[in-house]
Amino acid sequence: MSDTKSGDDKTLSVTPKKTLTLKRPGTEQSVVRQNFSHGRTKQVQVEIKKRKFSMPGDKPEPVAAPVLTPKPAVVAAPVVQEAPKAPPPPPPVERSGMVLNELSRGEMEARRRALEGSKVREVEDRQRAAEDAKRRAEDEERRKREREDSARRQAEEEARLQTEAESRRRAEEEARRRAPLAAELATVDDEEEAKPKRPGAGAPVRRPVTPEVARPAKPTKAEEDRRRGKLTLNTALSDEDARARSLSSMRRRQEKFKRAMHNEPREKVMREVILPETITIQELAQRMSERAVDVVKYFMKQGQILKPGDIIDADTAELVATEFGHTVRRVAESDIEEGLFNIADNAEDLVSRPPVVTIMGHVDHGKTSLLDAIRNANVVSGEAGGITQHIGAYQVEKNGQKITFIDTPGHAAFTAMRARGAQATDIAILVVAADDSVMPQTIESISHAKAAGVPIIVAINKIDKHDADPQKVRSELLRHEVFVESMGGEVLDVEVSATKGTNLDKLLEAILLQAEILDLKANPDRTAEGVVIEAQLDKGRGPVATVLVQTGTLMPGDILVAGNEWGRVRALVNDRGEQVKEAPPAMPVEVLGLQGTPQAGDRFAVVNNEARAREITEYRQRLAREKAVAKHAGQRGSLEQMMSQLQTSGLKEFPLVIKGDVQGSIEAINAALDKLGTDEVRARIVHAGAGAITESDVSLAETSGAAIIGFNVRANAQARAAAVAAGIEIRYYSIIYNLVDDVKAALSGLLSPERRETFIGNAEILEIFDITKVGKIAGCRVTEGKVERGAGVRLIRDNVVIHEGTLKTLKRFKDEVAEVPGGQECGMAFQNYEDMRVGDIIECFRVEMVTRTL
Ligand SMILES: Nc1nc2c(ncn2[C@@H]2O[C@H](COP(=O)(O)OP(=O)(O)OP(=O)(O)O)[C@@H](O)[C@H]2O)c(=O)[nH]1
Repeated sequence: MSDTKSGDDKTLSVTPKKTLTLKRPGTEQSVVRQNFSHGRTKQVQVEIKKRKFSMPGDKPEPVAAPVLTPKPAVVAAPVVQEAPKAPPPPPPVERSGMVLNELSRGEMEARRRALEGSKVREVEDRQRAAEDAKRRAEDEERRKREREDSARRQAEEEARLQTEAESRRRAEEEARRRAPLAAELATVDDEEEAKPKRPGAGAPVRRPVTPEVARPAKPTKAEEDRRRGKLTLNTALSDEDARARSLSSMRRRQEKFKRAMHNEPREKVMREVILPETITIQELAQRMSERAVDVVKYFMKQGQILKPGDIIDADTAELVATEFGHTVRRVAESDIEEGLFNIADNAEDLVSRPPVVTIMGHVDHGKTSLLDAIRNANVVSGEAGGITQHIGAYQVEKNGQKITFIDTPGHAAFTAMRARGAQATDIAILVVAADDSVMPQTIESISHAKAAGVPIIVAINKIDKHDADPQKVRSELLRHEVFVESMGGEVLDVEVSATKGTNLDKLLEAILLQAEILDLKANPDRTAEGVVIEAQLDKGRGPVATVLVQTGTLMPGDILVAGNEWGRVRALVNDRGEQVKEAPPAMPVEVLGLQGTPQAGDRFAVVNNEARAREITEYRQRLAREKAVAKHAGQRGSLEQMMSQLQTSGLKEFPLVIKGDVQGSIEAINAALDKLGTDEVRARIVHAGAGAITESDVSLAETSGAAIIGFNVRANAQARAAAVAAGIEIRYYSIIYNLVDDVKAALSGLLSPERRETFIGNAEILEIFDITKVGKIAGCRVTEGKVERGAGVRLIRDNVVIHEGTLKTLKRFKDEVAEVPGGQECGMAFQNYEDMRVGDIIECFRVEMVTRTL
C-alpha cells in the first residue's frame, strides 16, 4: 500500500480536493476503489509507469505495471512494425509521458527518423572501427618490418666485422710467419690498440642483437592498452609522448654523466689574486674562487689549525695562493691614496697661472713691512681701507697679472710645507737689509730656497737709510753662491724701501719676469689640488683652513681631503672676506666645512665621494698614530739609525746640518768633512751656519733627513723640543777632530765590510766510526797547521768541496778539546752532516768580517 505523499513519490501532492496537479513524466495515474470487509471501501490512487523507448527489433514488453491494481494496465505495443521509412529524424519533441498506442503520426514519424539516424550512425561506427583495426594492423606490420630491418642490418654489420677481424688475423699470421720478432711486437701493438676500441666497436661483435633481443623487453603502458583494445587518440598520442619523454630523459642523463665526468678533473680558473698587507682566510678564498674550507684544510695539512675568519699576513697568503695555482699581486695599504694627487694633465689643457711668492730673510730686515707695503699698494680690489681680513695669503695685481703672496714671513711655513712634501712656493724673495747685510738667517734662507730648488729674487731693503750699502749685500751674497745680475749672475735683485714704498713696482715686475721664465701653468678644468697654508679652529665658524689652490678649481660642495681631515666645502672666502663661487689655480681661499683642523703644509685634494674621503683620512690618521709611537721610541734621526737606513737604501750621501760658534770654525769643519769624501760615500752639508741651533735648523734637518751637529753651540729650548718631536738627533762637539772622527765612522759604516778568510789547517780522515746515538765520527790525523773547534770546516774529496759547515765535536781520545796541533790524531764530527769517507780531507778555516775605514 502506498500513499501518494509518501515514499519516493516526487510528484507534488495530488489529492481529489485539489485541482492543480503536476504529473511525474512517464507515469499515468488513475484512481481505483478498494472494498474491505464490513462494507468498508477506500479509494486508492494508482500510478502506471511506462517504458520510454526501445530499440527496434526488441520484443515489445509492458512499459510499466500498475503499482497496485487488480486489472492489467496498458501494454506497450511494438514500435518497429509500424515505423515507415522517413527522412532524417527531427529533434525529439515529445519523449516521455506517452504510451505507443497513443502516439500521433508526427511522433511516429519522428521516432522512425530517429531509428533511421541511429542505424546510419551504427553503420558509420562499424566502418570506423574496421578502419581503426586496419590501421592498427598496418602499424604493427610496419614496426615488425622495421625491427626485422634493424636486425638484418646488425647481422650484416656483425658479419662485416667478423670478416674484417678474420682478414686482420690472417694478415697478422702472415706477418708473424715472415718476421717472428716483428710479428710479436705487432701483435702487442695490435692488442693494445684493439683494447680501447672494444667497448665501442666490439659491442655488436660480442653481443649480436637478434630481432627478439632488439624487441623491447617490456611493453610500454600504451602498448598494453593497445593490446587490450583500448586504443584511443589519447593513448596513441601518449605512446609518442612516452617515447619523446624517454629520449629527453636519456639525453639529460647523458649530459649529467658528461658533466660529472668533466667535473672530476675540473679545469681550474687561474686568477690574479690581489693581496693587501693582511687578509682573512675567507676573503682570500673568495678572491681565489676557492672554498674557504679547502684553504683551512691546506693549513691543517701544514699543521696549523685556523678558522676562515682568521687573519693571515700577505706572505702566507701569497704562499697559499701560489699553492692553489693562482698568481698574486701585492698591494700596500697606501694604495688607498693612489690617484689622489698628481693626476697628469694634458699639455693642451694647461693655462698660465699666477706665481706664488714667499718672503724670507733675517730678523728685522723688513719682511713684514715689505709684505704690508705691497699689499696696501697693490691689493687686487684697490678698495679703500685696504684689507678687511687677514687669511695668510693674498693676491696683488700688476699690469693685469696676478701675483700670490704667502703672508707667512720667515721660513717656518716654508719648511713646514716642505716637510710635508708640499711645495707651494714658486719664487722666494730674499729680504736683506742694506744697512745690516747678510746675516745668519739670510744664509739659512738661501739654504732653504736652494734645497727646495726655488729661484731667489733679492730685495735689498731699507735703501732709504743713510748707512745702506747695497753693494756690500751683493758681494756678501756671492760668498753664499747667490750671484746677482749686477755681479754677473742670474739672480734678480731690486733695491727697495718698505717704509717709503720705493721700487715696489720694480720688485713686482721682477717677480713677473721670473714667473715668465718659469712658465707656470695649471689646468683649471679639473678637480682641485693644493696645499694648506694655515688652519685654525674658529669659535663661530668651526675649522677654517686657508688653502692655496695649485691646480684645478675648488668649488663649494666639493669633498676635500686635507692631511688627516676631510670635509665638504661649505663656503669659500677670499682674502677680502668675500664669499666666492670658485677658486682657480694660485688663488688663496679660506675653506669652511672641514671636519677637523689640518696642519699648515698639508696637501689637499678633491675626491669623488665621502666614502673615499673617509677611507683616506682614516688610513692617514692610523698612520699618524703609528708614526707618533715610532717617534716616541726615538727610532728616527739618530746617527746609527741613519747609517742603517742609508745602508739599506743604498744611499751613499750623509746629509748634515752644521751649526758652529763662529764662521771660521764652520769653514774648518766644512773643509775637514770635504776631505773625507770618496767615490763611494761623502758627507753632504745641507746647511752650515754660525749661531745657536734653532727650530728652523731642526725642520730643515727633518725635511732633508739630515743629522744636526752643533760645534760649541747649543740648541735653544724650542729647537730641542722640535728635535724631540721630530726624532732628530743633535750631537754637540767642542773638538773638531772628534767631530770629524764621528762623521768618518758614520761614513765608514756606509762602506760594506770585507769578508776575510784565514786558513788554519788540514786533517785527513783515516777511519770512520759509527757510534750509536752519536752518529758518524771521523778518525783523522792533522796533516797541516792545526784544527780548532768552532772554526769553519770544509770536507774535500778529490780536491772538490763536498760540504761546508761547522764542527760538532773535536775529540782527542775521550776528551773534548779546543784545538789539535799538527801531526796528532783526533775525532771530528760535522754539524748536520755524516757523509764522510776515508781519505777525505777536512779543511779548517776562520772567517773575519773586516770593517773598512776611510
Ligand atoms: N728705514 C726703514 N726701515 C724699515 C724698512 N723696512 C722695515 N723697516 C723697519 O725695520 C723694522 C723691522 O721690520 P719688520 O718688517 O718687522 O721686519 P721683519 O723682518 O718682518 O721682522 P720679524 O718679523 O721680526 O722677522 C721695523 O721697525 C720697520 O719699521 C725700510 O725700508 N726702511
